[in-house]
Amino acid sequence: MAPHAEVDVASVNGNGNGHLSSSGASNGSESRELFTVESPNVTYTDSEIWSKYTYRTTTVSRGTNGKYVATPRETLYDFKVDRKVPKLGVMLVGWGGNNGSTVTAGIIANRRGLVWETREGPRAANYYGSVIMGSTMKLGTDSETLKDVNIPFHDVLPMVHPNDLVIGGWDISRLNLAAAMDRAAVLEPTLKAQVRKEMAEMTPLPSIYYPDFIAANQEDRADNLIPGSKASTEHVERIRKDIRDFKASHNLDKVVVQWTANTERFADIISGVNDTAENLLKAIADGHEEVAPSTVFAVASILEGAPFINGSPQNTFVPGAIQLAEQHGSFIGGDDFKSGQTKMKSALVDFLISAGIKLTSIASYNHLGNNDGKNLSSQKQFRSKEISKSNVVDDMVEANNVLYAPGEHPDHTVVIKYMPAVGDNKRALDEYYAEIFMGGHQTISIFNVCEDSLLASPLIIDLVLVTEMMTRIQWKAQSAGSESTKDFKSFHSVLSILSYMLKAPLTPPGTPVINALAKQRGALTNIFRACVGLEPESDMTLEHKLF
Ligand SMILES: NC(=O)c1ccc[n+]([C@@H]2O[C@H](COP(=O)([O-])OP(=O)(O)OC[C@H]3O[C@@H](n4cnc5c(N)ncnc54)[C@H](O)[C@@H]3O)[C@@H](O)[C@H]2O)c1
Ligand SMILES: O=P([O-])([O-])O[C@@H]1[C@@H](O)[C@H](O)[C@@H](O)[C@H](O)[C@@H]1O
Repeated sequence: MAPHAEVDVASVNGNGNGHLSSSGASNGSESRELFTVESPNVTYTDSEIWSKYTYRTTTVSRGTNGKYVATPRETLYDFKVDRKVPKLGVMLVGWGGNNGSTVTAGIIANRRGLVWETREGPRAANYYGSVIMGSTMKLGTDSETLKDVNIPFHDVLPMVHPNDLVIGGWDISRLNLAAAMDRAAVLEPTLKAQVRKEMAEMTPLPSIYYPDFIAANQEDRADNLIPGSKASTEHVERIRKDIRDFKASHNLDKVVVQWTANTERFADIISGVNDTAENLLKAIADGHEEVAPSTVFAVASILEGAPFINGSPQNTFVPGAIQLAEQHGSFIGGDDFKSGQTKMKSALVDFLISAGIKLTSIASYNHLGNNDGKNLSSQKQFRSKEISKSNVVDDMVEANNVLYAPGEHPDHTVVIKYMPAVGDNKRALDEYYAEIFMGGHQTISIFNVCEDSLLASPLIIDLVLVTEMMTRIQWKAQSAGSESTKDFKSFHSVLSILSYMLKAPLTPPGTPVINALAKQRGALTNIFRACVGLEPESDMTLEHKLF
């Protein structure tokens, strides 16, 4: 019998979206689950959800006549989800920055259900811009009306609620979070006034600072330092202790570490230094100058078993760091939050090319006036960002061999300028130029004001919630299509499922990078659906066509 989801209609308001937890502090373990799946493939116990999932793919080979031969394949997986929602801490590297201070204030405001006055009238705390907290997914079709039943994305699995997050972290600047919030100049004064007291009690831990990796113009804020200007085992052990102390002092079950500190220059990949886990640990012990602070934080987190996410574009995850994560079964993810201009690009390019329109050039300019922009005014740091902002179209171009010959791709230029006057309110100007039918052209010009930290903060939350959820999902393969696995295991250490929130998604070595926004969201949605035995979202709606 096809599984179907029973929806607790009482908790679903008129527009088909459910509200699980009150706007006040919610403890995920107390929130009622919005639905159960009634299926012979799904079993609920008090502590786990077990599901049997048939993963259907198509293998393509070349026939003797040169034609493709497409063969449907089925792989049966067992998924096991731990239903216990943990007490979760998040430690931000760069906590005193625009993103760090803004996301902290935002969570406090949501937890307390704050409302504040603005020129346009009162505004209430929300999680807009978070795919987990602000969007929905189709659960199924109402058994009577045949209308879609949509549920909040957050409710598809027992996830942590961001109101319950315990936040801490490090910064090379000693400012407390209230002063950092003022320095960031992102939030309304009427909101800042309501969270100031709580924010003033938060002070970033001292951090490591290796001047060569970020712009020299950052030096004047580096007054909260752990001694030492290059990598060392002592730095790794200090950060590991910070993580342990934070976890113990707040009685946490888990901690996720996330880099939202300045963009670093790329590190050279050097054989014998950072190409293997063993060499990387030795290079750190030897104080090798090519080991970046972000890589030291990644190594410390991996060794401490705390997932580490890189919200910036530098190559934190040198091959040795990836191998170390695999050896320790620790989760890592990155790179570079995909917040505004690039998010728009990954959707628009997908639309144009999948519509058969031949995009021939992309000009991406933006200027911004926050400290991130100040750091990016230095060429080496800009280069890191230029790479992450440029590669986002590669998969979509390569997937269309009708429009593009092998190796052919649109011209693509990325320009970033530092203009202090506009602060955090980045101005993004894009031009998309394309060839259309019979020699015609289409020119799309976009002017997009992105309040950078208000767009990035929800992504920081999503990255934490999804990463933590992944630590509670295990799988094993039952049948051909993938070598059978005897015991349950976690997903691969490199969490490519996070790609929707990231410009330059890190994937397990040898696997493809998907940048198309719709595909990224589909992967996230359908993997979570599979964990409760539900089929992938299908837009076929045959029930509305075949009758
Ligand atoms: N929309 C966005 O804001 C967005 C989008 C994508 C990526 N990013 C990236 O996120 C990062 C943070 O952005 P932001 O606007 O908050 O920048 P920011 O400059 O305001 O904050 C960065 C913070 O990191 C601190 N820092 C620098 N080096 C450190 C170290 N070694 N240890 C601890 N702290 C350190 C700085 O003192 C600063 O407080 C940047 O790398 C940026 O490129 C931001
Ligand atoms: O909006 P988006 O392209 O996703 O990302 C942003 C860039 O446009 C901006 O130049 C940079 O300073 C921010 O850190 C962020 O990377």
